[in-house]
Amino acid sequence: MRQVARAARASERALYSTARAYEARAPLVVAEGNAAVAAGSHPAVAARGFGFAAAGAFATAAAFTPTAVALCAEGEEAAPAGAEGSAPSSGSAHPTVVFVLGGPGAGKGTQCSNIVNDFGFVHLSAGDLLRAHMKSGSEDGNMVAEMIKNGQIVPSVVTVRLLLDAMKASGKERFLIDGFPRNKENRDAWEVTAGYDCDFVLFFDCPEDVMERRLLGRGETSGRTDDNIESIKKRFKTFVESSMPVVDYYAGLKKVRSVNSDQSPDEVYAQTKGHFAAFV
Ligand SMILES: Nc1ncnc2c1ncn2[C@@H]1O[C@H](COP(=O)(O)OP(=O)(O)O)[C@@H](O)[C@H]1O
Ligand SMILES: Nc1ccn([C@H]2C[C@H](O)[C@@H](COP(=O)(O)OP(=O)(O)O)O2)c(=O)n1
Repeated sequence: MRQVARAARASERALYSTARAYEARAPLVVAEGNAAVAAGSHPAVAARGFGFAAAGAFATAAAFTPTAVALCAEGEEAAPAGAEGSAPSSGSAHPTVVFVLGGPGAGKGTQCSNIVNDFGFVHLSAGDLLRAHMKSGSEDGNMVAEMIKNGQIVPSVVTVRLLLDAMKASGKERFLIDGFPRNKENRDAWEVTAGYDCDFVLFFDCPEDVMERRLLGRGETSGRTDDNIESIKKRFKTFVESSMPVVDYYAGLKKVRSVNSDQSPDEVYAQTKGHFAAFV
């Protein structure tokens, strides 16, 4: 019970600090963020502005409070400094996080499956989580569906919470976070909310014509609303304009491990696994 109470207090502090951070950073994030959000091109986002994000964080924090308060009433001592944050139950300060980036169809998901099998990572695809969220009947499901079809990047407050919740639910300590961060707003929100950065970025480099061919092939069976030529063109544009700057940022920090994914899946994996030698 002591551990549960301590975890509850840590989570509560993390949620409140997230909400405070969003509140403090809202003007900055709106100014710098996703063009779709900043320009207010989606009515649901435009109507609520970034208040939508801050309100979401506060609502989650408020929802958590009764449990945390009840547990705190049991007279537990304060959790140690630095215990807050969203790390699952691990002995270390935070879990191992590898951001997996690359254009649409570069082969991120395909290679993540291999890494999961060989190196004991948990694969969390931001796109898969968003697709599940949009089908779950959630209040913002229609907004997410429309943005995905248009090749736009969903507001970070939605994506980061889905990722952190999935990490926590897994109870594991090594994560491949696939398709995230897709823009500066994603990256900023991760740092503010999770409180730590990735260990490194695994980047799959692939020419656009190859990716297009793969996506059209995938579209024959995927049932995805965005595996059609119109959405694919929009996704490529978003990738070049919003996602590549994130890769460049991490390259500046010497955190990018790059793989040429214009080869057969086996050849790509032969290169990929070299980047995980430390995790055997
Ligand atoms: N190296 C490869 N060569 C040929 N086809 C590939 C390769 N890697 C993946 N694919 C296929 O291309 C499509 C996109 O791959 P996927 O892993 O879903 O990409 P991403 O997650 O980057 O969008 C899928 O149909 C997949 O089977
Ligand atoms: N961080 C993310 C990741 C994906 N999305 C949305 C927008 C993307 O075009 C879709 C699909 O992403 P996903 O990673 O599943 O697919 P591709 O890499 O484009 O094949 O999801 C997002 O809004 N934010």
